[in-house]
Amino acid sequence: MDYINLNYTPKESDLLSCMIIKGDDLKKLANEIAGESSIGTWTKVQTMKSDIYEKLKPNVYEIKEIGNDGKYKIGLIKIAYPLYDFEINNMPGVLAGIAGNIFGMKIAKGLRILDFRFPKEFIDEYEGPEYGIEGVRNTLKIKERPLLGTIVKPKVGLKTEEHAKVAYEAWVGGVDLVKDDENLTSQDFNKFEDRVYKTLEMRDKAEEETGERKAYMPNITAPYNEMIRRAEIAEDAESEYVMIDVVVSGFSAVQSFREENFGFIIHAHRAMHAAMTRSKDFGITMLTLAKIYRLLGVDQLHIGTVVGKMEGEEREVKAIRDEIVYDKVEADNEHKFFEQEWFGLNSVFPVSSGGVHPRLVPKIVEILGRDVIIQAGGGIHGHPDGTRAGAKAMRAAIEAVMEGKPLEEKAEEVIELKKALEYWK
Ligand SMILES: O=C(O)[C@@](O)(COP(=O)(O)O)[C@H](O)[C@H](O)COP(=O)(O)O
Ligand SMILES: [Mg+2]
Repeated sequence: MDYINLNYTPKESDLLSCMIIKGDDLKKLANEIAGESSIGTWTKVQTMKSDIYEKLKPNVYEIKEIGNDGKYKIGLIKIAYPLYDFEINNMPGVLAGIAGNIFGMKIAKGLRILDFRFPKEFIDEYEGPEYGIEGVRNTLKIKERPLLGTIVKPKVGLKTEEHAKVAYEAWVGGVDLVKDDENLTSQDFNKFEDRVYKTLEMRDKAEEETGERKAYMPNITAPYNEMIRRAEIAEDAESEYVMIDVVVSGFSAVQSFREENFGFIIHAHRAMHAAMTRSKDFGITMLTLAKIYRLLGVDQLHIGTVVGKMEGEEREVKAIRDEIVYDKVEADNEHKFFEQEWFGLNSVFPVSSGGVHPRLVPKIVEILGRDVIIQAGGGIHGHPDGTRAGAKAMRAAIEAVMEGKPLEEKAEEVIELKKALEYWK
């Protein structure tokens, strides 16, 4: 079957895919990828009818040889899929096709999905974020400044009361959002149900004492039915938020959970993403995953810090930010390979987390702007004077940026910041 059509002009309604591929024969490989990701297989089948082929065949409309690795050719290809191929509002089903078997084909010596372009008809089938940046800012009553978050540390091991106490210390020190770590679920030493009620009690206390809105993001990641049961507990405890490890929970669970319409702000942690996103030879870029999670309706998503402990360079992290924040995104043919319009779908609040401490705050805001949630775990609970001091130092760093003051100058006003700057050089 032939799917190569370099004269094809994609329709507004096509779903487009851009990949970087490696192989002996780029045209042959592109053709195999197009077939395997749609209606084809390794041999012609007698059961294929011409109308199926005509109606459902994708078009490989661009093949650009961009180099070689000394053994194989490297190419950039673009494929246009007719929407008729898909059960549009079934994300796991769609991905099983356009991002499924193709990674396992012997003929592919490299295959990385760089970007998808979702057409209006596709986007209209998805809920998208319920709150986004605006809704989260309204909920927390924070108009302009970056939001400050923390992850209770150590990741696991604290008993419920200890967990709630650490959360309280962070809130009264100036943190807005406290979250569970990605691997804290309902271990024997810190049961989910007790933790949610106790921590939200502390939230209420901190709100009273500080006069500021505070929020807790309990991690409901679990097998789906249990995830729902935990969401109901969080609802009963009057949590505004839930946190989900979206990659390990799967596209199906994330889509279904959003469609439950509990009314929570959904914080998406991306633990395991790098297993798919980091290799330059095989996988899917974080930008592509971020676009999928915007469609599925998470309100906050980890995208990287550039300056912290996790990989992700500046231009890539910025491109991801663009895709989840703006309504219209231009292509840059470096990380964003399609012009993408989101047709009014709510934004997703970018989360910058991982190895963050006060000295890194100005750079993070310089790179990502003020619409960012800056999160620090070690950078708060590792402060020499403890959690409350660590929170004060991070909050002061954010205020310094808002006041246009160098950190060192602000540190003269806030001793906790001074100590943090000395401690984390
Ligand atoms: O466990 C951690 O490492 C964190 O809690 C950060 O803690 P620290 O502040 O102590 O580093 C987050 O899970 C990472 O930020 C995830 O990475 P990413 O945001 O890149 O998905
Ligand atoms: Mg973590």
